[in-house]
Amino acid sequence: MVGISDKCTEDIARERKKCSFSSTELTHFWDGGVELTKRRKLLENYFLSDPELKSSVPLEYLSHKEKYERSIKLSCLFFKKISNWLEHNDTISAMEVYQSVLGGSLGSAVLKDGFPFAVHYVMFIPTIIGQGTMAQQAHWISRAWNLEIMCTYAQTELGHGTFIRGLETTSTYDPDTEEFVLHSPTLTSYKWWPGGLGHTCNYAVVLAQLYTKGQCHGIHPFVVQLRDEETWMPLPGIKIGEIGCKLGFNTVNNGYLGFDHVRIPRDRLLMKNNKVLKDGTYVKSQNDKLTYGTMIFVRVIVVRGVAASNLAKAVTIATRYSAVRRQSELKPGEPEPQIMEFQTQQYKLFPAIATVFAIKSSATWLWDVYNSVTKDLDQGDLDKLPELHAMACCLKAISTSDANQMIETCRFACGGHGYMTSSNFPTIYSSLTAAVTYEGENTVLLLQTARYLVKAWSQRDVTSATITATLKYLSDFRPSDIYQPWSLTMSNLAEAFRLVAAGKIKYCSEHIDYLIQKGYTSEDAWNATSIQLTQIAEAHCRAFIVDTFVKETEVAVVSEPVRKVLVQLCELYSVYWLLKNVGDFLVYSHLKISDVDAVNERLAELLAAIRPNAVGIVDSFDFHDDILDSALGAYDGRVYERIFEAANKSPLNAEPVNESFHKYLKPFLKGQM
Ligand SMILES: CCCCCCCCCCCCCCCCCC(=O)SCCNC(=O)CCNC(=O)[C@H](O)C(C)(C)COP(=O)(O)OP(=O)(O)OC[C@H]1O[C@@H](n2cnc3c(N)ncnc32)[C@H](O)[C@@H]1OP(=O)(O)O
Ligand SMILES: Cc1cc2nc3c(=O)[nH]c(=O)nc-3n(C[C@H](O)[C@H](O)[C@H](O)COP(=O)(O)OP(=O)(O)OC[C@H]3O[C@@H](n4cnc5c(N)ncnc54)[C@H](O)[C@@H]3O)c2cc1C
Repeated sequence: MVGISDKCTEDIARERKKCSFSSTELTHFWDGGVELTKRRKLLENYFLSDPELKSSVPLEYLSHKEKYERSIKLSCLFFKKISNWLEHNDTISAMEVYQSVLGGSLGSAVLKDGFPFAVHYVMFIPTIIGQGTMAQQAHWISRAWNLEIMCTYAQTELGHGTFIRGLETTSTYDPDTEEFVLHSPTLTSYKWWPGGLGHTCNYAVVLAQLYTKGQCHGIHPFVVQLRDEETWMPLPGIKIGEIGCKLGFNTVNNGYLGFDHVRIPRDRLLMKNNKVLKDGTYVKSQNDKLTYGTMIFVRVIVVRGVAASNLAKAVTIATRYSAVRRQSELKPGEPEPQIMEFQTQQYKLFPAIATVFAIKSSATWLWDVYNSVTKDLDQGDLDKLPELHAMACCLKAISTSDANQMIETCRFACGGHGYMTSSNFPTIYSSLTAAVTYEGENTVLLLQTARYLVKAWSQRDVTSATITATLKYLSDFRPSDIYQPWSLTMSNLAEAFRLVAAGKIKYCSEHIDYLIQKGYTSEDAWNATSIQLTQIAEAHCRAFIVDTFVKETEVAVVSEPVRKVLVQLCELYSVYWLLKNVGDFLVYSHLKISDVDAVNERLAELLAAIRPNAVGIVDSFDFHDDILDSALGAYDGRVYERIFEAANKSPLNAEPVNESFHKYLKPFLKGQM
């Protein structure tokens, strides 16, 4: 074994030497500034140096019950430590700390399969902020923030997750006692999925159909106590449990919940937007979609906190591994090359690196818009809500579906070793792929964006004076633009993405009109066009991502070598997605068949240009080894030793002969069974 480690560490060290830019500078850009990098590292040191938060037996070797019990122990230690930090340090805001521990991957170093407390912070508290009156906020936020109670967000039911207007749980107002009566009338009305609901939480925001004076007013949020605060026993009428093993998130304690005529006081209805008065009179808010606010918040944070962050981890592992793994021959008789020398390998890795940066720049835009629209909503101004909803839907869908596919590609890029749990790909993949479904299934979200786009298309002339920035290209669109000459510049590429989006939106809208003229109902025409509708949402989103990435590379305050890397990644992102959808570009943009060869050549040039910097770029994500938790991706490149060490943690290797030999195998082989 002597020498393997040296060879690998030399390979990876050589990669770092040939880097043409400062990786540290790119880290500062990635974090949002030198100060933010310092703060992130401070938090990492604080948490990751604590031996209490480390586990000797890998999670995968525990039983389901042991996993849960360990997750509660570690969550308590971890969140206690967070509270201690917040008590003694005021340089880093609580929001930043929680973002870092829940979204910035730090938490995954402590509990890689997810926290049963996450929904308490990510959904319960934001729902109280968004839907509660001042008095309700004062009461519930202080109890939840001080961890006097542990809470979740119970919306999805066994029968319905997507179509939330179809939820069956009822909450019927009784004016005589000034209480709501919560009830689950069917098996399909049982709440199903909420994180931490199984055994961890004693309160939940429950979404239920509100009935008062004999009339249903649609779904509304109620704060409901589920368990006794001392004994933790379920309260009368509450049927509660855990939903069992899943592809991942097995430490999150997702649960089920049913109600048998459970009574709660009137003030448990969150009444910032809609109200029920003592006598049962219903007072409606300006917009009934304000109840959906928490979902927008989570979609916004998933883009960077889940999609970019998990893809960055996967591509760091695969790129570092590709720098130390040697296999096959490029030229007969020459030493085996690093697998990163193969162009096909570069094609697996570098578009994923580019996608991480692309998602990050759009996520920053989305977060800023979310904050600004939230302020407007507080002033009663709802004008920008539809744009925020449409962009949050398509960015959540595209970022998670790209990350989903690219994480798998990164795993494939590591060959057989990528299939080992010790590579950490199984956990990264299972954490990310859940996000394709939760917080709005991706197809459904794309159709929400499509609905907004088709509407915008029909209004583009009327509203061109006031049209929002993300839709301006629709009012600027001239079909004759597809006859412009083609050139391989960034501004031309961005224009091509806009032309494709506008051309496809026009086609879809006209197709729906055509079907309606043929006698289809508008709903049937919509369904018969829905494959293309999801594609227009994707095209709109890609055009937006390219535009945002281009702008970011122009305004970023960075040195020229770093800018050059960003520009290359931005161009690679654009060229990659153009070639993936080349048919659309030939039909809807000014790209001609005779231009395609040049685009393919540009792709090859970009892969070759990025190659010497690849390790340097993934180093800039600056993942602590404990966060990456991968035998293939650690900073020092000691891949083979780590794979070996991880294999020896298998409990099966603790004894030379397993007892099953004596019990079964031996009698079987001796014909005694
Ligand atoms: C503390 C910080 C820490 C940070 C750390 C970051 C780390 C992250 C860690 C992440 C851990 C995450 C754990 C999360 C676990 C998942 C939780 C869940 O899944 S929970 C469960 C999640 N479940 C889901 O996501 C369910 C998905 N389903 C849905 O959202 C809805 O059923 C629907 C939207 C599909 C349809 O609704 P429906 O009522 O049938 O509506 P129609 O179609 O008829 O459209 C009517 C009009 O409404 C409009 N509009 C619609 N929505 C909105 C909105 N939000 N707003 C505004 N408007 C909206 C629409 O545009 C249209 O307008 P117009 O054209 O008429 O003008
Ligand atoms: C790990 C995880 C954690 C979760 N945590 C929570 C939580 O904390 N709280 C909570 O309340 N929920 C939670 N959920 C539930 C989650 O939000 C739902 O699973 C999700 O919204 C999808 O709904 P569904 O399961 O009903 O899928 P379905 O809607 O049944 O989707 C099945 C298929 O039908 C298609 N489909 C459905 N409707 C349409 C349509 N209108 N047009 C076209 N196609 C359609 C979908 O595209 C999909 O292909 C969680 C889920 C997961 C996986």
